[in-house]
This record gives sequence, C-alpha cells and structure tokens, in this order.
Amino acid sequence: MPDSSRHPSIEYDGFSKHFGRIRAVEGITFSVAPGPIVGFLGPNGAGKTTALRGILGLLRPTRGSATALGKPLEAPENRGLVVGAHLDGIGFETGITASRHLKIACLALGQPRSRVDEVLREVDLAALARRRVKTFSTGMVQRLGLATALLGSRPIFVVDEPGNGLDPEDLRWLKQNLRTFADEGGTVLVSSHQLADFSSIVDELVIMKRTVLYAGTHESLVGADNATLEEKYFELTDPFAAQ
Ligand SMILES: Nc1ncnc2c1ncn2[C@@H]1O[C@H](COP(=O)(O)OP(=O)(O)OP(=O)(O)O)[C@@H](O)[C@H]1O
Repeated sequence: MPDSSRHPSIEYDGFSKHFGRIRAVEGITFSVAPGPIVGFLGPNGAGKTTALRGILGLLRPTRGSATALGKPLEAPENRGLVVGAHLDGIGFETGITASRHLKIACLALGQPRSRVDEVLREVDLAALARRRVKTFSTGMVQRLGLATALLGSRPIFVVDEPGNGLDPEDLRWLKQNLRTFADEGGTVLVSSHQLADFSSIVDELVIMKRTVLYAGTHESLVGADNATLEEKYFELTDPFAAQ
C-alpha cells in the first residue's frame, strides 16, 4: 500500500497464477502493512481466493512471488505460525465438537491447549464448545473458522469472504474484532465482494479483476469527487456499466 513508513507484512510481486488456459491472476503487485484494515475486493471469479491461496503457500505461482514477513509460506510449520487464515468454503469434520476441532488444530500448530478456551471466548462460542459442528448455523461455523485462524496468535490475519452467511449482529461483531486486531498492530487482509458490508471498516483497498485495478487508501479512492465506494468500484471493474 502507499504508506512506505510501515514495513509491509504481505508482498505480492508480479504474482501470476494460470490454471491451464485460465489466467486466474495476472502480474499483481501490492503490499499490505500492519495497522490499517485492507479490503481485497473484486467481482466473482476476479482471482481473490487464488491470490490469498498464494500468500498462504497453498499454490505455487506461475510467475512472480507472494511473501509474508519476507518469506514464502511453503513450509507448513511456518504457515500456521505467521498467518492466521480463514478461507471461504473451508470444511470442518462435522461430527466433532467445536472444542475438539480446536484441540486438533492446536496440536497441528504446536499451540498449548489453553488457547482453545481463550479463542472460544474471543469469538463468543464458549457456550457452544461441546456442541457438534454439524448442528451449527452458518454464522457459528464462520466464528469457529475465525477461532481456528486466531489460535496461533499470529501477526497476519487473512480472511476470505468472512461476511458470508452472517446476520447484522455477527457482522458488527466481526468488524469490531478485525478493528481490534489491526489496532493492536496486526496485519489484516480481508476479501469480499459485498461492498456494503465492508465500506464502513476498510482503511485501504486493493481492487482486482485478474490484475490490480486500484491499490491505495479508501479516502483517496472516494474522496476526490465525493463518490461512493460502490460507484468507484463499478467504474473500475465494469466501466461500461458505470456509464
Ligand atoms: N483449481 C482451479 N482450477 C481451475 N480453475 C480455477 C481453479 N481455482 C480457481 N480457478 C479459476 O480462476 C478464476 C479465479 O477464481 P477465484 O476463486 O480465485 O476468484 P474469486 O475472486 O475468489 O471469486 P469468488 O468471489 O467467486 O470467490 C476463476 O475463473 C476460477 O474458475
């Protein structure tokens, strides 16, 4: 992002990912520093999840690089300790309880079991710790995903479409949590295609559609001509429809 006084935690440098003939992401370059909440926006199929999977070391770039704290996260033991992530469509073993799920994740991450109760409290799921995940609502599943991402007390938090399935109360809770994490010096990159949900919370924006269309502050995007984020977003992503 444009403020070079903060050392970036996430850096994409010419990152491209092709799946056969599908050019999902083409040469994206931007960085994210601790402090601001950075919204990663783009229409369906724009390549957001592919780019996030790149930073998590879950896929290899066709060209370029994606690094967190200066390194690619390909080693699984590094991945969990640097970046807490909650990706859209993540699966849970539905027959187990929330508490059991988190205990297994603690083992995988080398975290003490005491973190389980702490994160359950952080995401307001303590009362449901012994309920089976298959009985959870979508919002509860989202909270469990976020709890898993928070387990390692990591400096970077990457969240893909966290608003999906959340009611307004859940959404307010989520925004407050992301803000607290960022205010405490965490790095937050949160993807969405739901503009209204996040326009009130993101400080900086990366808007992409295969390539980066905008990377900068929320204020400078909408400020100059007093436009709304939605107007600017459509101008960038669908210039013909915006006319
Ligand atoms: N494993 C894969 N194999 C083939 N094509 C893929 C694969 N993963 C993603 N794609 C394609 O890459 C493009 C970008 O997909 P991606 O999921 O990254 O977009 P997105 O911005 O996250 O979309 P959404 O908001 O709908 O989740 C799409 O055309 C998708 O079909």
